[in-house]
Amino acid sequence: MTRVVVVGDLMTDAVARARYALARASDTPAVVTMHGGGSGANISSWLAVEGAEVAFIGRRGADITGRNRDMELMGYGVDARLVMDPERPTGTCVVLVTHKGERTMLSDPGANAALSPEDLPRDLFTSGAHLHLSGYTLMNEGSREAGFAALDMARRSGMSISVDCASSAPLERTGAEPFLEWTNGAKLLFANIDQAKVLTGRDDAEAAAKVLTAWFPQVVIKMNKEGALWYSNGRPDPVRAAAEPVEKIVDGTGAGDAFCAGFLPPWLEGKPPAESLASGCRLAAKAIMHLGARPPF
Ligand SMILES: Nc1ncnc2c1ncn2[C@@H]1O[C@H](COP(=O)(O)OP(=O)(O)OP(=O)(O)O)[C@@H](O)[C@H]1O
Ligand SMILES: O=C(O)C(=O)C[C@H](O)[C@H](O)CO
Repeated sequence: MTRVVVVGDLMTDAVARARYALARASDTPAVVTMHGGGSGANISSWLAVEGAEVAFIGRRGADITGRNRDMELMGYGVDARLVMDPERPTGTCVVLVTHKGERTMLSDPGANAALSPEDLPRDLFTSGAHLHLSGYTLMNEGSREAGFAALDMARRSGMSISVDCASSAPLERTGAEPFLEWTNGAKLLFANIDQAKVLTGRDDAEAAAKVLTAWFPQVVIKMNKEGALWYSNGRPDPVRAAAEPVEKIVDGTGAGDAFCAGFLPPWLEGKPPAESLASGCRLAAKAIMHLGARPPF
């Protein structure tokens, strides 16, 4: 089994569910719950519960929430390599979920913004392992050098590399060109429709995927309730998978992270893309059906 090394963000998500539209929400009691979050840590947790061998490299505050997040990752079976930051708190994300399931996220990166090249344990970057880099690390100026170092060490060790765009707003600020240059050498890109549009200017997922294969040999576009598609350079058509039917959407937070974690293990085993896509959609549906971005314990 290929060991997956994830470099990315670790957060505590404060998920606040309002029973009414946000304009009225302050007048009524909301349901507020705390969960493990952060795209990189979420992917690692879903991978571990799927039975993959996974190490997560990230940075946390020297605080109680950071300690809880660390223990939680270990509970999932993740080899958590967290560096403690004496000056910054553990990252926190306030997730507001309206009565219609729409989300607004306010995030304080905290210690994530200071992830540095020295935080990367060299022993994890070995030939035969796979690096999954959360775009979050590249998008944040403070942690960018750590992202570059991870990519560099992985390339030099001959590891395969996948990159997730993470979020469209910071990607827009960074600009498509730098992002595409930095991630040169990655074999697989994950983007949602908004991120694919930022990178290519195309609204259509298939058209965007075709443009993106000029940079990445393989591209996966996550298309929300439309499922996902995979495209590889030189193929006439993309492979598509429908989303799994979900009876009741409880909280969409982390659906994209769960999708990546479902996709990667069969992909690393060289299974056909249709199988990897179906596995991604299966885990994403599981994530949507409960509160929080991590697998239920
Ligand atoms: N309403 C839905 N019903 C069933 N599956 C869904 C639904 N919404 C999303 N999914 C699943 O979740 C996957 C990822 O969702 P999406 O395309 O929104 O990615 P994302 O924007 O990265 O996710 P996130 O909400 O975590 O940021 C989709 O490919 C699909 O399989
Ligand atoms: O739902 C999303 O868009 C996420 O990516 C989830 C976040 O990564 C995370 O849990 C927020 O801290």
